[in-house]
Amino acid sequence: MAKLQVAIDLLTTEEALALAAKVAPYVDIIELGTPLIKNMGSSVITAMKNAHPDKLVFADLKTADAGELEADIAFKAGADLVTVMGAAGNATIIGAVKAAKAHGKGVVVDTIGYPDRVKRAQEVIELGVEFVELHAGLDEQWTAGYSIQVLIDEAARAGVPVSIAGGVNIDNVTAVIKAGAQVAVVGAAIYGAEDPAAAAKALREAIDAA
Ligand SMILES: O=C([C@H](O)CO)[C@H](O)[C@H](O)COP(=O)(O)O
Repeated sequence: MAKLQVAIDLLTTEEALALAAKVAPYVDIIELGTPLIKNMGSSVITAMKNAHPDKLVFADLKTADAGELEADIAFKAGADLVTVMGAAGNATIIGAVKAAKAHGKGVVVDTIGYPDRVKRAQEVIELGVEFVELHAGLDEQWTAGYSIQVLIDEAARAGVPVSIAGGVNIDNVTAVIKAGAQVAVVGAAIYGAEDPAAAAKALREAIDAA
């Protein structure tokens, strides 16, 4: 069954916990966004895991170097999954995977900004990562001409476990799952909704029906 990951791109622990409390019944993975972790530090990871021990807590570190060290900090704080940039060297990814194995946790590679996301996904999966995020970041989404269809097409030909992030919403989530994504990552379409719980519930139902 495909998973729903809520990406919390809010800026304080208080706001993040309030949103997570509303949407937790409908999501499998709670992502603490990079700006949130940069603003609050690893304490937000601990607070979220303590509040939702039954969910996978995803620390979107976007690590580019010192993979083992940064991953270890997040795992010690309570993260179940951490991200390393696909553009980082393999040694950085291997280091993070080493830390993950020591903690019984996992690493996700984020392909944001990488020219050939599918090729990199196929390479890094061999390094022991859980799955690869086919990701168009917020800046790319705000660039004229952006379409999530690019990521959907990439997922269909990746042939390795992937998530899709980059403007997933209720109108495209079925296509995201049908393309083979194991995880649909949804940020703004949940945290920016008038009723985040209702938005998460609708996404959950669409994923389960896909
Ligand atoms: O990872 C993200 C981004 O780099 C900012 O941290 C987002 O959480 C991810 O893109 C999902 O958010 P939406 O595109 O708003 O669904």
